[in-house]
Amino acid sequence: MESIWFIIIITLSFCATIKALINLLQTPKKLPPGPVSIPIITSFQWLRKSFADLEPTLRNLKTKYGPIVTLSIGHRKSIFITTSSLAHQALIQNGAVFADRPPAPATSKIVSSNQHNISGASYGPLWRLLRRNLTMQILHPSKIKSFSPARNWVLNIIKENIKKESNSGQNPVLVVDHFQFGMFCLLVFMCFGEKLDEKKIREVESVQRSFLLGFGKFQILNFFPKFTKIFLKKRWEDFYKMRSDQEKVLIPLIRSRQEKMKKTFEDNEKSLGLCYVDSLLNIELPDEGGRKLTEHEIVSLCSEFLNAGTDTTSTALQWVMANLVKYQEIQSKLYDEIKTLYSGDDEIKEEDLKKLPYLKAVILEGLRRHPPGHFILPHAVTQDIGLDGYVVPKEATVNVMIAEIGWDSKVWEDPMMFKPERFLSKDGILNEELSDVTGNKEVKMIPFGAGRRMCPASGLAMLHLEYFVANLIKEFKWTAKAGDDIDLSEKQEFTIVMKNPLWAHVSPREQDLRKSSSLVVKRQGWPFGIWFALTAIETVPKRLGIFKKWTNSVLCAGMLAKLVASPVLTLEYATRCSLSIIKFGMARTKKIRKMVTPKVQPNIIKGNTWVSVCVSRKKWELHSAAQTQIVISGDEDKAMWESCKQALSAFNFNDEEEEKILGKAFGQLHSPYWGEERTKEVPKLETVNGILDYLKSLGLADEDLYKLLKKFPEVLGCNLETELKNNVQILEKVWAIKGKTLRSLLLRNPKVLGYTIDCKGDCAALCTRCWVRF
Ligand code: HEM
Repeated sequence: MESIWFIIIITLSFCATIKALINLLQTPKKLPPGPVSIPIITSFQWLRKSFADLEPTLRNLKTKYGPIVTLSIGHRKSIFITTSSLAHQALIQNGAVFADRPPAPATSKIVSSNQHNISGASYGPLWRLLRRNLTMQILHPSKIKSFSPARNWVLNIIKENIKKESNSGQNPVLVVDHFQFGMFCLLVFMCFGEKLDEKKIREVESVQRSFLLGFGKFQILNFFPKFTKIFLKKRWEDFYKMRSDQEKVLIPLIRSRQEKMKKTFEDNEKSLGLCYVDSLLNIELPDEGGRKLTEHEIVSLCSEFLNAGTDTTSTALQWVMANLVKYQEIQSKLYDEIKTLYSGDDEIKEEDLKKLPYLKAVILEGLRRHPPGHFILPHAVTQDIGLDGYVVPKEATVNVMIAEIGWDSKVWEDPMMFKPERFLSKDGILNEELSDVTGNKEVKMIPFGAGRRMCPASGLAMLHLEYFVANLIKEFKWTAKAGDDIDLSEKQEFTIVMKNPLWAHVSPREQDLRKSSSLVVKRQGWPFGIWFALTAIETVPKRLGIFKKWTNSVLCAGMLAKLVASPVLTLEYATRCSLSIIKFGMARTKKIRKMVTPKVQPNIIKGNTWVSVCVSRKKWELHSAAQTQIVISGDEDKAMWESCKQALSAFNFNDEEEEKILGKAFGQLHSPYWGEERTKEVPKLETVNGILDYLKSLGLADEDLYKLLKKFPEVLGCNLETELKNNVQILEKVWAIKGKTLRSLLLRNPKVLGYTIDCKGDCAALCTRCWVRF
């Protein structure tokens, strides 16, 4: 057996040497420098190493050869970019050229259904379609918000499981298991739309994790697969079994969802909330005759979604918590910040996270110091291109060293220290420049990659990290096991994980909070007691939504009573405060009176004024007349407005719907689509008709237009030439979406007509309607 291997390797080495010599004579390309390699043998040696093993070698090679290095790994040249400025030149300045992926090796081809997933697809129409589907259907801010109850559900699961295992802080907890399971609960829900029971989730976790952990073991199969299929038959069988186990678990979930959708549609029931599988079932592939995705392809895409979203986040969570356990002063500082938001609610709400700059700094520092991936996924270039005086050839693989960039001592002071303060100014404000992880303007740290292939879910991942860390620190005090110094050594699995996973004592803080309140009462005596009681009397009915009509009087009475009870009261202070409170009360009452008696004008759509009373003054002003009522003055304008409504009546809208569509399209009514940018306008009939005619020319019937305008009324306010026609042209020419496929895309996602769809990703996310930022 050994002699057969010897003959094979010698023969292959001989052929490869001849080929390399011919290549050398034919192509005078100046590749980035690197160590001399012996064909086959060096490739084979590198191939057996994981990227984590390569990292120290690459650091040495960087000192010897400079910031860009070539290695011969497998059949292809692998070029490694090690500095932030070269990463910026490649991924941002030459983003389109560097956005391709290399051909998938044999095992990845099977796992990705022949590169029919987002991370594996070549830079082209299929990638765009799949990536856009994920970003629009799941990662759009409005969709992310709709999963907020699921995040709360998962938070409670993690908290309960930790409490159970720790026995109120008595026993140490193996933290990462809980994070992993929690992230699986969440991502499985987002993927299949169901809160599965623990057994089922564990099953999904098990097949997915054996995939992640086993993947390295199967790398060797990609080295001349025709030979490994003969000589490493058993390993190939294990690999196929792993894939079929995965399909056995995931396909029933996909089918069950499909059934449910069908039943909901047939029974005309309220639609189920959208999940990733629903969006995949709707996809049609224009380049492949408009066919739907196969079940195998859907498995690959779901698997990518689950793996990308669980392991990365739970790894990052573990690193952050390990540092908070190791550096107790940072944990205390973070807890002090979180306490400022404590209102007795069960959780720190997602919308409050932005009020916690130190939390954000802790998460960013975690991602800089311990990025879950030390390399971006392998890229390829679409054509030979120069970089730093060398040629990056089309047939090479390009890798960027994420960790090396985040640890660059020229950019970061004491780069190996965990110092969240580096992201904050002296007065505690987040430094915008340092905390920009997109790398668009300048690359400083890129835990999510950069440019066109940058992780599309960076926003979701940051939300998950901030939400879970904030709530877990609010709920528990985290300390090390006795005698444990928290070892921050690394180990490569799918991501770079803690070599010695974190064990921590996790004790509930509830008592702390209660203790600290009772302490104040004890120390300050009865006045504070009354103060607390009055606060409760004031807030509880408000929270429960009762006595709404009396909110104003209760509020003022409460404020006055609290003032009297205050132990730090002086006569002068009391007089001044009482006068302000009475003035405030009168102002509020006046304001309310004004609000409940709206001025009735022609064309006014009456808002729910009483609801407005109950929101804060600031909110009321924001959504005041300009946003909730249409005011058209002047006879000419009124006539024009009516004629535009007339144009819409052909599609069977009622009067109110017509008002709403025009109002939203032309800035008369508030629409999140425009943000703050749309100025009010009275449309011209020719403009409205021009757009309607154009939409009809795209093959949309009247019923289609009815649906489209309901979904995206703002289309009438877009510019026909620069937005609508331009976008349709891009869809047709660049992405080959035309005819029937274009029609179904427009019905499914009409906003495509208004988005900046050819944004090069270099707008630094300033454009409010650009989907590159999602
Ligand atoms: C802390 C969490 C995460 C980190 C650190 C992370 C990091 C990354 C990195 C470094 C890349 C490669 C970029 C490149 O090749 O240039 C990537 C790609 C990707 N990530 Fe994430 N990711 C995270 C969470 C997620 C989540 C939650 C999802 C989905 C739900 C996701 C989906 C993807 C996808 C689909 C790609 C491939 C993009 C493409 O090729 O166009 N990631 N991620």
